[in-house]
Amino acid sequence: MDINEWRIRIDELNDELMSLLNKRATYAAEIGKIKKQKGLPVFDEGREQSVLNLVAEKAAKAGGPLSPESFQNIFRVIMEETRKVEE
Ligand SMILES: C=C(O[C@@H]1C=C(C(=O)O)C=C[C@H]1O)C(=O)O
Repeated sequence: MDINEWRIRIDELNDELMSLLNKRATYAAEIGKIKKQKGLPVFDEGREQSVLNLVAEKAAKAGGPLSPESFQNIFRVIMEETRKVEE
């Protein structure tokens, strides 16, 4: 395959990733409503740490090419942006 064909595949995956991230954010928005009702803060450090631990564990098992650290970096940003949806 040439570069353009690979890029078309990447664009398709980007669409899927965006759709999944929006779905994830929709669930987080529901969690945000419950937190508001209960007077809980949006940011839950313990939960975020456990997401990061789980992600690293699964990434290590998957064996790459993205490293556990890379996945943790990606999920840190995802969670930071997700919190904005909950505000
Ligand atoms: C979605 C939640 O709210 C925040 C966002 C999280 C996430 O995107 O996974 C995790 C913890 C919270 O800081 C949650 O509490 O589960």
